[in-house]
Parts: sequence; C-alpha cells; structure tokens
Amino acid sequence: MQENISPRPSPSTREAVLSVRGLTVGFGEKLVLDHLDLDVYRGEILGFVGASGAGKSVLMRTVLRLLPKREGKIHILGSDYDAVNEAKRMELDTRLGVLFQHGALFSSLTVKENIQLPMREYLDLPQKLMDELAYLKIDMVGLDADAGNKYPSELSGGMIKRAALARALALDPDLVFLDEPTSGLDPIGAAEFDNLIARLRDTLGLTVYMVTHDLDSLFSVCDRIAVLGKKRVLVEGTLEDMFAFDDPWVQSYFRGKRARSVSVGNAVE
Ligand SMILES: Nc1ncnc2c1ncn2[C@@H]1O[C@H](COP(=O)(O)OP(=O)(O)OP(=O)(O)O)[C@@H](O)[C@H]1O
Repeated sequence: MQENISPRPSPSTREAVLSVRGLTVGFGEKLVLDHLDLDVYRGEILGFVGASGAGKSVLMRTVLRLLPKREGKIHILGSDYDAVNEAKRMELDTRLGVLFQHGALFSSLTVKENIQLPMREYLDLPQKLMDELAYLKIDMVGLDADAGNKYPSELSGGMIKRAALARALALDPDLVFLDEPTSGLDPIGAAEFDNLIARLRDTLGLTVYMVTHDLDSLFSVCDRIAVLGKKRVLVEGTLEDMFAFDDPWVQSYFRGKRARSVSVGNAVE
C-alpha cells in the first residue's frame, strides 16, 4: 500500500539542477529530438513519460553524454557541460547517479563491490571507508547488510533495483536518473520502491528524474510530469496541467480507463 506522500509545492525560486535548451539529437536521416527544452528543479521528482519510441531513453543518454547531440545546451548545476574543462566535467559526473532499466549490475561482482565501482573510479578512499560507505548505502535503500556479499543472481528483482539504486547513490549525487525503476516489480514492490524514492528525496534532498510508464508512480510520488511527444516536451507541470492539456495522446494517457482506476485507487488509500 502507498504511504501517504503528498507532492511538494513548487517553491517560487526554483534552482534548475538540470537545464536543457534547444536539444537536437538524431540518427542518420532520423531526427528523434528537435530543439527540446526541459528544466528539472532541485528537490523534485520529475516523472518523464511519452509513447514508446518517443525518445525518452535517447534524451537521458544524451544528457549523460552516452549519445552525441547535434545542437543545444545542457547545463548541470548551472554549468554548461560543453564549456567546462575535463576536471569540472568529472566533478559534474559525480553529481549524477543513474539507475538503468534492468539494474545493470555487474554479475561477477557482489552488491558491495558494485556499489564501490563508482567510488573506485572517482574517489581515492581506503578500502575500510569504502566498505562503511557501501553498507550505509545498502541500509539507505532498505536492504539487509547480508545483501552486500551477495551476487546479483542471488537477489530478487526488487532487491536488484534497490542494489542498483544504492550504486546510483554511491557518490551522494544531487540528481539521479531512474529509467523505468518499477518495471518488472509486482504492485506492492513497485509501491515500496516509490515510497523509498520519495523518502530519499525528503531525507537527502535528492532530485529525481524518473522515466516511467507506471501510472501509480506518476499519481503518487511525482511532483511534476513532463510529456515527450513530437520530438520535444509537449507539456510539463502538475497532474492538473496534464488533465487540462489538449492533446489526444496526453488525454488518453491521463484520462484513459487505466489512469482513472489508478487515480481513484490513490485517492481512496
Ligand atoms: N543508437 C541508436 N541508433 C539509431 N536509432 C536509435 C538509437 N537509439 C535509439 N534510436 C531510435 O530513437 C527512437 C527513440 O528511442 P528511445 O529508446 O529513446 O525511445 P523511448 O521513448 O525510450 O521508448 P520506450 O518507452 O519503448 O523505452 C526510436 O525510434 C529508436 O529506434
């Protein structure tokens, strides 16, 4: 069952942790994103939705510099990614955490070793401290300490998501990207994961960019929603903004039969 988590009111002076302007990305002749603008504000959970193939993963991967862009600017924490030197880029990279869709843990490493990978890449810490930090993250995501010495193959789907989240949090990022974090989880596991994300936002002041198809997540924990369509952000705002937006896809997504049953379920809980 969902905990009673109320979305945060948007403060009047919002700091954009991620700011994208005029982003254009394509493959050969095919344009996937065309002059897209988007802001993600500190301390919010932004739910990012769009039809399958609309370009949600392409946008996330471009922001993470895993795909090249053709045009546009990406500011992370106020710094223009392309204008900073390599040392600053490395520093900015440490401020971002990522949970890829299928967890993407290394199967040959234990959970603890997976969490310590980013620490080894970016920090120079003694093993004992890295162990302490790894167990702190394991606890933070609600796993028992003995999960630390387990291999991914020994974990349930929900535990893998939590372990992958612990790795995303390894460097205490400001902003975490979650790519369909509740996909493959049963409804109870998905609700627990949503509650965990909301708790981390509240306790760590984490900013969350969550690509999701999960209407429950959108209705229960997202502060704002952005919809990708026609190669750009069609609309961004609250659920009320989605309901009021005059577009056939947005209307059927947020007012369709499935959405209605989810919104009623959340309202009565
Ligand atoms: N490396 C690539 N080379 C060529 N085309 C690509 C590449 N990556 C993505 N695309 C294309 O870009 C478009 C957007 O893909 P993307 O994976 O971002 O969609 P999505 O919105 O995340 O979809 P889904 O919800 O199904 O995961 C698709 O048409 C896809 O085929």
